[in-house]
Amino acid sequence: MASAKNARVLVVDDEADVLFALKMLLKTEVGHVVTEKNPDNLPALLDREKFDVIFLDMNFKSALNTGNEGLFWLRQILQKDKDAKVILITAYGDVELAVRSLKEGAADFIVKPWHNDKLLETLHHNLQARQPKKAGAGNTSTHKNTSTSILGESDAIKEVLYKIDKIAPTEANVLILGENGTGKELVARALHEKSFRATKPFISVDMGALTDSLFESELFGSKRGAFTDAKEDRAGRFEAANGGTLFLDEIGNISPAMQAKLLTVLQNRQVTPLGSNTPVPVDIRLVSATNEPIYELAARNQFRKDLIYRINTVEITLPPLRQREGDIELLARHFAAIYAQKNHKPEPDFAPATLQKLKQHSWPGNVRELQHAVERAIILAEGNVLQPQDFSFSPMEMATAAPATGFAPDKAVPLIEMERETIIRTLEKNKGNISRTAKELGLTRTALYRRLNKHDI
Ligand SMILES: Nc1ncnc2c1ncn2[C@@H]1O[C@H](COP(=O)(O)OP(=O)(O)OP(=O)(O)O)[C@@H](O)[C@H]1O
Repeated sequence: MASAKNARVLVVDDEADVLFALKMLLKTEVGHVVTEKNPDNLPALLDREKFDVIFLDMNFKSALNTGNEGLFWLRQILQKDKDAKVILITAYGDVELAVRSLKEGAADFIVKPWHNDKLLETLHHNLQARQPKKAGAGNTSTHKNTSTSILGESDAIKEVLYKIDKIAPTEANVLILGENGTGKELVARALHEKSFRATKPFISVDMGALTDSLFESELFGSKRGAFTDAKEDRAGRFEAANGGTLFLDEIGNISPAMQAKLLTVLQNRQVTPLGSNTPVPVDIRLVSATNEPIYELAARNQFRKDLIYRINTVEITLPPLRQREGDIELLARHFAAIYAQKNHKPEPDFAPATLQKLKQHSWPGNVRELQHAVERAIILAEGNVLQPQDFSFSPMEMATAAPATGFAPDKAVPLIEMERETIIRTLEKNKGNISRTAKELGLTRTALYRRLNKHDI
């Protein structure tokens, strides 16, 4: 595997803001990040340097913003290095372009605006994938990598790993249940990578972010002229996933109208793009996930029971981290090793009182929250043994921890802390449910995700 520390990553985008944001983000993960604003400089750059992963914008602001320029540069890159891992950055709604690019050899794509966590997962996934292909190794090694990346010694996690091994090589539709940050996407990817569809696309859709008006065109595609902005035919996510796995995240959040449309497609195994009369057959393995209490919703007639039966041939439930006390230390040490290496620090130890504190915390953001808490502690800690005050979960603790970390408070800090604390409390109250938390805070889900990223929650 190209280890992240030694990895070389290139980002090509003509928007300075995007380049800056990606550079800041990627630098926390990989040793060498190069940014390039002008794609015309690519050939010379690629002659000089080799990159493990290349992030390439598909929508350069040329006279014709069709994405063709992105495809052109993708081909140029692959001509120079046929094994290059090119991850495309596409605008929301450009799924057809993304599919064309996958067919032309792109490794993956991310959609703007991206979630930092998801982008980094895509990066690591592609760094891992680079080596086995080159060495001509079969899928087995990829499988091993994935299952070992789901850590845990609790009975609950052992049961999950056992189920993944059993279910992955089947065609069963899988419903993954669990709170925010419990590892649902990780499990979905593991199911795909251990399946016979592993070499085909894994397409993930955040259903919670789809409005009723976008739903059909995004999932089923659209024909030219189907609506005002439909200037060309576009494939939807179902077609993009053809032959592979379609991961419908946050499925509990879709409206009754969307549920009915989804059910029809799953029954008929064909999609009819918006503005077309001709159905297109699709061959997908469906994996869905939700942090909603979907059976309660069904009992209240807010979620169709017949749709549940379609998607839940097998269920995997991920328990919240607070119920897996035995996994907390293991995960904390795992993340500590990763972030210490990334920040060029020796691997730290945990004071017994710190482990006690971590085990007592309720972890409303689950494994993702633990991951971020450990990262923050490593960056701020002074010694090589992580102390309880390196982990701050409440404003009072923040205030006492601040001087110890050498952090000089300024006027803006209390407000920021208050925002962070309010989000955490509302998340706790709503048991990690993003939609309900966003609603209570008067934010859209996307705005809440942005704040979760901003505050490392
Ligand atoms: N058992 C585990 N071992 C190692 N890492 C884990 C484990 N579970 C979760 N993680 C890590 O925690 C983070 C959150 O996981 P993931 O995105 O899969 O959660 P999720 O349940 O899909 O979250 P959401 O509901 O917010 O979409 C990721 O960085 C993932 O790699």
